[in-house]
Amino acid sequence: MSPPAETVDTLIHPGWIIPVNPAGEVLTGYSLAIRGEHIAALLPREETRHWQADRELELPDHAVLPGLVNAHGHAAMSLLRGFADDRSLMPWLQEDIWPAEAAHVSEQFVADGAELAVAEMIRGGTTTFSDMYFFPEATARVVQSSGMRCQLAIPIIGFQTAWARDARECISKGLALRDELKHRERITVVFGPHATYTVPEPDLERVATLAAELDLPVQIHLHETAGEVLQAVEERGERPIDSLQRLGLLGPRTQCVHMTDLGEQDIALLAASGAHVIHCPQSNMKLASGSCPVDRLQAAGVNLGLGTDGAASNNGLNMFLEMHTAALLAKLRSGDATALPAASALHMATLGGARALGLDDRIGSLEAGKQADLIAVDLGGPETQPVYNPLSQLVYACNGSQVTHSWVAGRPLLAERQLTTIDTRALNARVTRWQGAIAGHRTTA
Ligand SMILES: CSC[C@H]1O[C@@H](n2cnc3c(O)ncnc32)[C@H](O)[C@@H]1O
Ligand SMILES: [Zn+2]
Repeated sequence: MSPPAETVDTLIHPGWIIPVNPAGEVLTGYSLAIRGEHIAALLPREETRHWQADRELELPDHAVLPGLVNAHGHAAMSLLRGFADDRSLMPWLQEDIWPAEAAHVSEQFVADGAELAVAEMIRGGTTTFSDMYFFPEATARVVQSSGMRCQLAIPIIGFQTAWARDARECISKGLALRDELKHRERITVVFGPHATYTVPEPDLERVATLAAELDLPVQIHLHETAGEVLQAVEERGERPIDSLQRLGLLGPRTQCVHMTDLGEQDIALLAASGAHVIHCPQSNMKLASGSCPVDRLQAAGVNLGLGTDGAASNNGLNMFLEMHTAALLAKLRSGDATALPAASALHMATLGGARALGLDDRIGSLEAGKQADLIAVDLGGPETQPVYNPLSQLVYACNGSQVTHSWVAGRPLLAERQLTTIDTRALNARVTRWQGAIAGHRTTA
């Protein structure tokens, strides 16, 4: 007797399924079923013979894997891509970026910049991103309309911006937004104090108290450069990570972004605290900030996610290139070709990132019952043939253009390489207007 027929929305029959599970399996001859928002099953293809599906996709040259998690960025800064290149962090921020933000950032800038970023991210296989930027309410609307999943880190910074007078107002506006968005399934709101050098200590203390009370994650730029660490030691007599620890801001809800300048004591403290590290190798390399010792962090048991940072310092939001860079940089830095193999780079870009954002019960791996956030990647082209090992192709040979399909919560956001929720013609016209305004302002300034 045949098993009872199941009814699902979509059945996908790919060449490979890479679930990103602890066993590190690569499944061949398997199918994946989506019902509603969830993954209904991963099962041998022959067992789907009697299943009913509204849609069936035959993808024999494709790998299906969890959607990528871009665990740190500033989406609207895509409008500043290529605005100021080839500078190191502090001159870049102080002389180029902060003045440009003071002149141009508005709710509409963020709406258009975030939509540009989301279009790029979906095309490149990202299904969840973390964002730390002004006017997060505008980014939330883009997330809502595009169907993406997002961690919104409320931007908290100690100087006046177009969005808020000071860090205190950032916190109160952020909490109001959190209240407004509390029923949104695909958006989580967390605290995003910019850095220990830009947020006054009393405001960091308030973030620590509120984060503990509300059980909210905190994402912060930390130890981005050796200069940041040196300045903290000179001015406050302690390293930034020690300030977080003293203020009660270092724990399993903390997401430390960058972490390039780390001694053994810093690594031991991180590991003991349960804090997560978000590695942003391309931004670190472009700004000559330093590099994160991912192999030592892994050895110490620290969970790692991967992020692009903003397109103004990357200059893209491409998680395939970020995985590629992370894997190569780890080898160069350590002098050990076995550092960060392809499976580890993919883990950082999926389950590691999801865990850092506190979302690993819902996303980050392909398991029945989890949200159906997944992508299909075509490995049939000349640049990814032959396929001895699909993980190798994904990390060392793909450049993101091989992504053909993407689903978030079961909804297709990319089908046959076409965006389903974003009108790129209209968007491009708005982006061109911003380019004119920003470039015009700069030449007349
Ligand atoms: C408080 S909103 C975010 C704030 O961060 C700035 N920013 C962008 N990239 C970086 C980076 O690599 N390190 C530190 N700060 C960065 C961005 O321009 C906004 O002002
Ligand atoms: Zn950043």
